[in-house]
Amino acid sequence: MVEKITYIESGQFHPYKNLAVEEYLLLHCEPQECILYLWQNQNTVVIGRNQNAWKECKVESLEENGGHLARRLSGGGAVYHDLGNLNFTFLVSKENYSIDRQLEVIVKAVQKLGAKAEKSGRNDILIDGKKFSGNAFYEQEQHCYHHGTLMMNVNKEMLSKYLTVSKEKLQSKGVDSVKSRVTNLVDYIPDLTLEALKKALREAFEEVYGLTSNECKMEDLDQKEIEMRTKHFSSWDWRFGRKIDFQYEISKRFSWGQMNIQFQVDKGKISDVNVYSDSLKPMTIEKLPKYLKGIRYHKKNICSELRLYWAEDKQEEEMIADIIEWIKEEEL
Ligand SMILES: Nc1ncnc2c1ncn2[C@@H]1O[C@H](COP(=O)(O)OC(=O)CCCC[C@@H]2CCSS2)[C@@H](O)[C@H]1O
Repeated sequence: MVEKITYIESGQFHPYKNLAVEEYLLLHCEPQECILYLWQNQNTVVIGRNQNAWKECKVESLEENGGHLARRLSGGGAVYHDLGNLNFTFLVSKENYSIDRQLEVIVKAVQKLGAKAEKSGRNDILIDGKKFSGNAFYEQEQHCYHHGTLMMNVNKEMLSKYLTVSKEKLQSKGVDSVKSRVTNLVDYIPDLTLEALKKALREAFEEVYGLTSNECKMEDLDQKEIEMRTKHFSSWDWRFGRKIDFQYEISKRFSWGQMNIQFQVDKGKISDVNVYSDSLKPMTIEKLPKYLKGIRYHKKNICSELRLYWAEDKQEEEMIADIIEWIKEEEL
């Protein structure tokens, strides 16, 4: 049970230091504690643990304009941050980790400000069917975090300037997909301020957990350790040189297109999946990782998981059947 809740804000906008503080809090969080950490990065693209920086982001253009490319510990896609974006992180032990409860805090905070947010099936939180918050998750032994963005008033021109749209997304949503998928909270709450959003989050945090929060200050943390972790997050090796070692890769050409799947396997389970295809039904392909993440890396398991795939039409059904037949033949 959560017995203690802690609130902490970062007062600076440096992505590497903010990520270092996040990792520090992850490792120093007490077993019965839940920490809510709020932070902002200036002009930064944050990529997922297993992404290729150059593939996801126009790094040169970003850096020419004084921006930063950062890599986080959690998986998932690339997002853009400026001071119109507020990040939240819930840090908690595995025992007390509840994505639903954590999301409830966000939904409640937005509700207090006068808008109606809803969780999506994926890792997004939506208003009016549009995403204003992207979420990602990380676990290290008994320590977990769930973090996400909150777009208050992000510069969407910059967002679409620096993020590269994948071929799959481009085909499904058109050229402007990066921009048109997202929305800012100010469009629904015109007088919204950063302070009001932080206040609503802290209040909702206390209400959902039924406890009063203690505030922790950045100065209370061990500066030496944070400095050491900051160095790591800002290093070239971590940001660009990280070997994205997907251990297993299979590919095949079907009548409906080329397909390539990469599996990352940890302790026998699929911890990450990348799927690429030039098929004209990219949504079918994009949904696959959701089915495969977390299951045992075994042909039988993969096939039975894929048989659960909820096909929306005949064509999708046939594609999935083709993929299952293919996996059956592969040497996995
Ligand atoms: N700031 C921000 N917030 C929400 N959505 C964004 C943002 N920037 C870009 N996008 C949109 O999300 C997709 C990528 O979605 P995708 O679902 O691929 O990835 C994510 O959402 C990852 C969220 C990571 C959150 C972390 C929290 C603290 S550090 S970063 C991109 O192409 C844009 O269309």
